[in-house]
Amino acid sequence: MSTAPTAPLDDSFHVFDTTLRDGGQREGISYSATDKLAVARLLDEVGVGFIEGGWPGALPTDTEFFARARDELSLKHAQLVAFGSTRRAGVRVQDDKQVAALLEAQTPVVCLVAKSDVRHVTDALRTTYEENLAMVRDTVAYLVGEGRRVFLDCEHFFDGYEHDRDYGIRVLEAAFEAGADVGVLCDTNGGMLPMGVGRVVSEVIARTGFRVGMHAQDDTACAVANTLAAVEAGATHVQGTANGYGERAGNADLFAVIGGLVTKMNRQVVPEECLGELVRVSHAIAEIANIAPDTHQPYVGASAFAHKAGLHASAIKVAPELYNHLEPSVVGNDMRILVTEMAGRASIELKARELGIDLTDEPDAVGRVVSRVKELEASGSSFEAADASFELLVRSELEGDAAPLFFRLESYRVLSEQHEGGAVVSEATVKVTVDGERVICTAEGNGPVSALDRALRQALTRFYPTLADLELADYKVRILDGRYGTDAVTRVLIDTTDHTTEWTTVGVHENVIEASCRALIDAIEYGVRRAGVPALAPS
Ligand SMILES: CC(=O)SCCNC(=O)CCNC(=O)[C@H](O)C(C)(C)COP(=O)(O)OP(=O)(O)OC[C@H]1O[C@@H](n2cnc3c(N)ncnc32)[C@H](O)[C@@H]1OP(=O)(O)O
Ligand SMILES: CC(=O)C(=O)O
Repeated sequence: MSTAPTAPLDDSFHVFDTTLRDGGQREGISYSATDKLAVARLLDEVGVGFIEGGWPGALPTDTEFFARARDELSLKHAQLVAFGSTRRAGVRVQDDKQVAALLEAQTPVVCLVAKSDVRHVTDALRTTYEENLAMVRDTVAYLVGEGRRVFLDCEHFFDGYEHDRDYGIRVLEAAFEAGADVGVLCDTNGGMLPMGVGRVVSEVIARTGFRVGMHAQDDTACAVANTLAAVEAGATHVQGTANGYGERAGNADLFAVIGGLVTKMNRQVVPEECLGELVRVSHAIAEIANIAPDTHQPYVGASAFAHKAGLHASAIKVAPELYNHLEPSVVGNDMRILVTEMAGRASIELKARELGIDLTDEPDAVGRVVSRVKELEASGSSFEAADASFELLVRSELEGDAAPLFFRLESYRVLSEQHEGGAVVSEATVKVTVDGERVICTAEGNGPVSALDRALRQALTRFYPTLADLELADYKVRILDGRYGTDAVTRVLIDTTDHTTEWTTVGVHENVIEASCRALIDAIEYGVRRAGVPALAPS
């Protein structure tokens, strides 16, 4: 299992983030300047060295971002970078409005995109090889003369290299002669595989001795691997984006790149204290981008260290590193054990421990819980996301005949009625016995489940005042058609909150209301137990 090394950080290796430029090219993302400022602050917290903020002069939002950044952004680790292209063909660099906008952004660093594939020079730019080289040379020299540090993104470098390798090298030479610091080899179409990237990067460094960077698009799902292969071959500057956002299939996921570099390749490319921020920052940026976090994302996803198979759990019980490639807390993540029909004894013990219950000396109870979980899952239940129902099951097996009964539900009735004008109101009546008393309550709700929830809590709150604080937070229904015998089975998951924490319970039945009622009863019992309130025997 890898851990973080402690080598010092310096300019010899660059982590260059392009979430706000290439990441913004992802379909569906549309940042405001305020969003961009918030994302930049978050990226600084993971310790990247450079944050490419966008293309000033081309996008009004980006122009606003750079203007506001001067007053509103105070970065601890990163330098801000303005992105733009080399001067237009046939235009003097001093007269090029886009180049002027790069200077107006007032960033210490500028990243220029340049053509490095001859086919793009002739077919896309519609100019000559020499004019393209002059565009690179002039623009780099001009910006360097104005006090900027310049990196050059060589667009389509790898495709161009296969076609005419000398021309790509000439583009790099033009840039370095004019004062560029890094030549970034771009796999713009994302078609490369790691073996090819390693070979080209090694050759370019051997031929030129220049400082080389890597920018990988993810069209072959190899962007992270391509980036790491480039580093292995000698690249000392890597580009990527938060969560891999980017044009088409995306960019190299910078969090996986950082994770790989630090924990697998022993390169301390971000300050040591920042590595543990990866999960928090990844999720916060997803929130701003308005994209649901990918739970299976390597390193930072909620499932990245979640274990379902019983065999895995049995080895993890002995030593977590046997089934984890990394200690999860290094990147700010947690290991989780999932309890499902794939669980064995070790899964149950580990999950119970996660919930604060020590089953070490309870082998019989563990065996009973394993059997009950398998039996209930086989008939449609799912404990994977319903920790509270699982905890109740474990406690009831431990307590056996001494298990407390908080109330008895004698019966319930639920009605839904359409009123004149179209409003639909649901009403539930419950009959419960608690503390020797029979209580009948009726409540209304905007649906049958909320009416039932209200009626139950109304009936019980006098006896268990803590229930007044509970609220139904979410409700999910799934029909498990035909898998469990002849009838369809309904599985209901209910999230309940007491406004400090949230728990999930599950109920299964052919009838959706009964399935909901079972999940509600678990939710109430869990809430009462959680508050440490003793049971008042029904009668
Ligand atoms: C690989 C990448 O992802 S690089 C980043 C790409 N990002 C973007 O394109 C987003 C922002 N882009 C824009 O807002 C617009 O495209 C602008 C403002 C840059 C240009 O807009 P327009 O002037 O209307 O031109 P248009 O987008 O149609 O075409 C691009 C022009 O830039 C030229 N160009 C392309 N690459 C370069 C380059 N490296 N150096 C100089 N000129 C270039 C093209 O030849 C074309 O010129 P033309 O107008 O004479 O045909
Ligand atoms: C520069 C860039 O985004 C690319 O070549 O893909």
